[in-house]
Amino acid sequence: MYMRYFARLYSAMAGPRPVVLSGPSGAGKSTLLKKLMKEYNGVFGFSVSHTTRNPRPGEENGKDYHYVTREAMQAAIAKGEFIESAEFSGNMYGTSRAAVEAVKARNLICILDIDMQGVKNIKKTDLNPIYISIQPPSLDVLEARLRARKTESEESLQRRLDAAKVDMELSKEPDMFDVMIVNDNLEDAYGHLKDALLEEINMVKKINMSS
Ligand SMILES: Nc1ncnc2c1ncn2[C@@H]1O[C@H](COP(=O)(O)OP(=O)(O)OP(=O)(O)O)[C@@H](O)[C@H]1O
Ligand SMILES: Nc1nc2c(ncn2[C@@H]2O[C@H](COP(=O)(O)O)[C@@H](O)[C@H]2O)c(=O)[nH]1
Repeated sequence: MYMRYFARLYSAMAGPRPVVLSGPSGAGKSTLLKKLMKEYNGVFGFSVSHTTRNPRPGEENGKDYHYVTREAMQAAIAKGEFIESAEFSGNMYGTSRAAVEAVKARNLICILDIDMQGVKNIKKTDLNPIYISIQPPSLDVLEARLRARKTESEESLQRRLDAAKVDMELSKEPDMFDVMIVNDNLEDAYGHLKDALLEEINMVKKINMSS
C-alpha cells in the first residue's frame, strides 16, 4: 500500500508522462490529437517539431511545425538542441529539447507526433513516455485516405506508402508500443485513445485544480 502511495507521489512530482503518438503517415495521428486537445483544453500540450518540408495550406509556423532549412536544422542538431531527429520521405523532422521543455514547464501532458525512427531514438532517452501506435485498418484504406487528403505529390505519396509498409511490420514487434489502436471508425479509435490516457488526464486535472 505504501509502495503504491510513494509511486503515485513520485509520479505527481515528476509531472505527467509525455505521450508518443506514432504510426504510418495518414493513419490519423493529427486528427486524433487535435480532437484530444480540443476536448481537454489545458491538459495537453503539443511538442512542436522542426521540419524542412514546406507548410501545407492552413498550417502555421510555430504551431504545426517550426519550418526551417536543412542547413539550419543540421546546425541545430550538431549543437545538441534535438532529442531526436529523422529523415522521412525526403525531409528532416525532429523534436527539440525546447519543444518538450516548453510543454513540461506548463505541467501539461506533452504529446509527440513522430515516426518510427523517432520512437526508437526516444527509447534511448530518459523521457519515459507512453508509446501509442495509431494504425490504419489496411494499406489500401491508408492509401485512399492519403489521396483524399490531397497533400502529397505522387512521388511523396509512394514514399509514404513504402514507409508505411515498414512501419506496419515494425509496430508488431513485442514491447514497441504500450497501446495499439486501429483507426477504422474515428469515434471508436478516439474512445480507445482517451481510455489509454485517462489516468494521466485525471492527474493533470487534479494538479491544475489545486494550483
Ligand atoms: N477514422 C477515419 N476515417 C476516415 N478518414 C479518416 C479517419 N481518421 C483520419 N481520417 C482522414 O485521413 C487523413 C489522414 O489523417 P491525418 O492527417 O490525421 O493522418 P496523420 O497520421 O496525422 O498523417 P501524417 O503523419 O502524414 O501527418 C485525413 O484527411 C483525415 O481527415
Ligand atoms: N522522428 C520524427 N518524426 C516526426 C516529427 N514530426 C513529425 N514526424 C513524423 O513525420 C511524418 C510525416 O509528417 P507530415 O506532417 O509531413 O505528414 C509523420 O509520420 C510524423 O509522425 C519529429 O519531430 N520527429
